[in-house]
Amino acid sequence: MTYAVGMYLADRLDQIGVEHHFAVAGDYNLILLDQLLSHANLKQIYCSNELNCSFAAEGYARARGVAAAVVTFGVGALSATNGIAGAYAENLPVILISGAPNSNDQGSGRILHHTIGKTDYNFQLEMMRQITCAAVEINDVATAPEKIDYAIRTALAERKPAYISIACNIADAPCLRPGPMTTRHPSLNYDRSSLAAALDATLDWLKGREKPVIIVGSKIRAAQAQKPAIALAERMGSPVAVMAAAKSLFPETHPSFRGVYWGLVSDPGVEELINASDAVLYLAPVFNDFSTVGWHAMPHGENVLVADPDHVTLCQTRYDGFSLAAYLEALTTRLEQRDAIVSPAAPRSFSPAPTPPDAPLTNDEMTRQIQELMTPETTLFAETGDSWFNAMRLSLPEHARLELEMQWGHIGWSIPSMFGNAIGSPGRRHVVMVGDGSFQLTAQEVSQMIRHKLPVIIFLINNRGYVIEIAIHDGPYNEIKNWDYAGLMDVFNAEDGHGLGLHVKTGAELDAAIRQALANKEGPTLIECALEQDDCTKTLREWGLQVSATNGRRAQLL
Ligand SMILES: C/C(NCc1cnc(C)nc1N)=C(/S)[C@H](O)COP(=O)(O)OP(=O)(O)O
Ligand SMILES: [Mg+2]
Repeated sequence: MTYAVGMYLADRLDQIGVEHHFAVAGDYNLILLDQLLSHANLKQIYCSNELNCSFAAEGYARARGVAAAVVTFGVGALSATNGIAGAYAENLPVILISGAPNSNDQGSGRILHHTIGKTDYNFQLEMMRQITCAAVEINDVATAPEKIDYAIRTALAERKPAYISIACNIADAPCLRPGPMTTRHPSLNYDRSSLAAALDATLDWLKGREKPVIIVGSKIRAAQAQKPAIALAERMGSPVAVMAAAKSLFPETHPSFRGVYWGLVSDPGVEELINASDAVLYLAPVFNDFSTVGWHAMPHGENVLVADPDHVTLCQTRYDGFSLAAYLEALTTRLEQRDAIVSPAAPRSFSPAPTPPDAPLTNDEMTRQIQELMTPETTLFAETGDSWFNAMRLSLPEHARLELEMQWGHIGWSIPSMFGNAIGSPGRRHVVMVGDGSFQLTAQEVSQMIRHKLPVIIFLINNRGYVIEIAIHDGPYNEIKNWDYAGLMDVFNAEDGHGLGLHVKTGAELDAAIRQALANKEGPTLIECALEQDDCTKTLREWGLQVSATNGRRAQLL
């Protein structure tokens, strides 16, 4: 087989550790898919649609650090844009690869299928430029290697998605071979004078401040600075809180850990701890309207230092040109060891007594039983909805992972993203909390979990509608058609599947269902938990009121 452009791409994916890529076939990408299939180290995983394909790749990137999705032109790629925009929002390097029209058609004035019916096919590239850090179109062999390398290296460096389209007649055209490529995060050639100034300013700022506290944000993972953050906390002896989207990105078993800081819906004692501090160090935060509870939990003033992935802001000065990891490591080295500041550990806010076994299932009882599933090997996905707030109530053992999509917040993300994550992290226990409304957007990917015999445990929370939206602003639009969610498993199984669907209405039924789920190693188990619509967390209600008020601000009349 001639060494072709498709093989060059395959070698690059192999070199950066993308063992599995996700795909949906289309006539523009079939030759390319053959090229990728011919690579001994690459495995091709098929999805039900391109939206789910892009989310599966996003979930794989959460497990492996980088991922790839292969789709067809127009109808495929545009469906994938939601998962790619989500990967951008969540700082995940996903390489979206689209088959494309024959290069001879470019500029031909011809109208092609899967386009919007204009003779200019650029609409796709223009759209992808808005949601990726690098977007390239390959219509010739000569520039193929440099474009592929540019897109991949930029995605790895910026921890953002990239886009590559390859004309269908170029994928198998002869091409030169690549040299080596590593996924090492190219450390910024940092600006030593800027870093030194940032360190001096920080040490000066810390002088005389008795109650420093560290708040870890969700970009700490993309910044690859989780270990330096732990080392700094230990050197400073200061208490540590995490922002909601960063839960599990700082070990909750660490003696410095105090809980989730989420404004008025923080863990008990945490908001008071932050408000009493005279030195708040935010590490890799994301401040948006949801994470600041309608801009109320928004840091400001001289007591706040914000260290972002590539710059530090302190006392009205911005220091940039170095990585967060470099800054934290250097700061830890320069600081004197401080004794651990003893502050009351946040009392575990959530430890309800078990409900009577035959009582109607409650949200608290369901969450209490899910807590018992949390082990160091557990990866829990919490979908947008009251699942966010239930997840915040859990105590996570060290190495347990909680995956959230709190910036993009696309309901339905959790099922396909979990599918990709489970493909990328075999050997872990995969658990999803997903609401009935979200599930209806991407349910098909449960059938791929069945196809690959993935023992994912799915808690399908059937509270009859969009409860988070009801908490923000109710109306008929929050009601949805009920499904027999557990019954879907028979549909998805067809003649050869081992998926298990269980309906539970009491604590005892849930307990039995979880035992069955743990025993089902041949496929996913969907446990449909029936809850009353008004049985949601108190924190969701409080948060919803604030978000509603923020959304409802009157227009500033000029
Ligand atoms: C409709 C919407 N958000 C708006 C929305 C609409 N469309 C997309 C793609 N993403 C979104 N976040 C949301 S959060 C629903 O309450 C989710 O309902 P469900 O999954 O059932 O969870 P809860 O009942 O716990 O809220
Ligand atoms: Mg619901």
